[in-house]
Amino acid sequence: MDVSIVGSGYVGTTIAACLADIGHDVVNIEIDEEIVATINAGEAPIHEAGLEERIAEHAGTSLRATTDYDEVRETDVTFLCLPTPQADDGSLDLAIMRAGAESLGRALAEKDGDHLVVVKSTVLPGTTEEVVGPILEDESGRQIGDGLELAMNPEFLRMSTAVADFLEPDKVVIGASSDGAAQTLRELYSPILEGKQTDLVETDIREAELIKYANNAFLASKVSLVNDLGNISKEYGADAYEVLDAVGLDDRISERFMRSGLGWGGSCFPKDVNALRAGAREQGYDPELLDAAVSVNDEQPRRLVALLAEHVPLEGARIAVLGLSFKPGTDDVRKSRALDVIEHLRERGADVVAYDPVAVENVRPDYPEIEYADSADEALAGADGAVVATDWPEFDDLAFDGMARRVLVDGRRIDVDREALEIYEGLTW
Ligand SMILES: NC(=O)C1=CN([C@@H]2O[C@H](COP(=O)(O)OP(=O)(O)OC[C@H]3O[C@@H](n4cnc5c(N)ncnc54)[C@H](O)[C@@H]3O)[C@@H](O)[C@H]2O)C=CC1
Ligand SMILES: O=C(O)[C@H]1O[C@H](OP(=O)(O)OP(=O)(O)OC[C@H]2O[C@@H](n3ccc(=O)[nH]c3=O)[C@H](O)[C@@H]2O)[C@H](O)[C@@H](O)[C@@H]1O
Repeated sequence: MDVSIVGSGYVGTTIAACLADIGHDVVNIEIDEEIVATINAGEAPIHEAGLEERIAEHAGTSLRATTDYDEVRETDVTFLCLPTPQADDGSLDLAIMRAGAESLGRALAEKDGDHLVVVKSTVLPGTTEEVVGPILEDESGRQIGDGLELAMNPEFLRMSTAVADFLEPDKVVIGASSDGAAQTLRELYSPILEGKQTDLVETDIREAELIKYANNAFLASKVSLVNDLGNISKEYGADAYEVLDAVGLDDRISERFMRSGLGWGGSCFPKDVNALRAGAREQGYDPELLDAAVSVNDEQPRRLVALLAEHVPLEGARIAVLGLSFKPGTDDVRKSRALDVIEHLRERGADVVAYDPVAVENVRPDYPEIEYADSADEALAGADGAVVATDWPEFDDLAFDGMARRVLVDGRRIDVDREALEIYEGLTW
């Protein structure tokens, strides 16, 4: 099938390379010329396991990139993989989606033959049919159901395992405006669906949109509940990991997403939970549980720093922050809990020295005043205390000999040699 993908960030690039890999002809439409050039040179604009080799294999044959929206006319289906960021008030900002839909609609005005537009971005219920659809109709001069079809196909991939998640998903969700649109997507995904443990969910567009938010809201709230229970465990002097590992053996609960600690960050959970809260309020419903999930999450970095302060007077102290990315395996620092930890440490007068194996350069511009180390050993040298903010595997081998005081407060339950420390405190154990 000939496929165009508008937006070539984490989602657009990953799915373009993977769709080329399963036999489709794919073109990425992207406004950033550097990303376009990178893909056309056979290289990956983002770091994801398995991506570079797929782009290298297909670039120039079944995968290419361009800034020219007119190329969508050579394709049967277009995926919109544009950002849907959070506005200042927490609500969903659709400005980029609107702009992309306008450009796409204008290009489609000149197309011969039918076209299917699929919203892949995370959008609140109603957005596909009430915002994207009408823009496409206005700009293309076509009507949905007459030369133009609409679908919503949310994406569940995780950063750092994006390729594997896309090619072997738990589920594919298709919300479509017609049977024909659903059939096109079933065909497109058939190599992924056939003979695998993947559930296909076919539903209406509104449900497809909400499934994505419900999924992320559930996972984020699960981690917040785990953290609430973790904080209670700590108060009782119990080890939350022993408690929750046992709880996870109940298959109604599951052992996944049970790691308590510093909480959730990243480019999606925070903005998606906030968009759903704002959307619910607009509909007249008070989402109290989601509000609580956010406040538990907001408190964890402050709790970590308070725990450290029980052992180290922070004013003027040199404190090593180990890990800056929002989770291991990525250099993404958007809404990383590590940044909140740095803020709290600085508020209390500590001198921060930070280390991360890959994410330092993404933090430095916003925090030019803190010190950065080239290794964990260098960060720990002379430190009066340290905190673990991201569970990078290399932190399991930390050595503490160079520290002025061997005090470590662990926000991520790394597998560290606790005997080598004067004081080891876990946030929830
Ligand atoms: N990053 C992730 O792990 C996941 C993201 N999502 C959702 O997918 C959507 C996209 O997210 P990401 O890929 O992370 O965003 P991103 O920010 O990494 O990439 C978006 C790309 O769109 C480009 N762009 C912006 N305006 C454009 C326009 N008018 N025309 C063409 N290209 C344009 C940008 O230059 C950028 O390269 C969001 O709704 C997000 O919530 C869903 C599942 C996973
Ligand atoms: O909508 C999205 O963009 C994506 O958001 C998350 O994926 P991602 O943000 O890449 O990362 P996760 O692995 O889910 O981790 C999110 C945060 O939760 C934290 N977390 C996760 C699991 C856990 O047990 N404990 C915990 O604190 C992580 O440290 C991280 O800060 C979802 O897992 C994906 O399914 C979804 O597609």
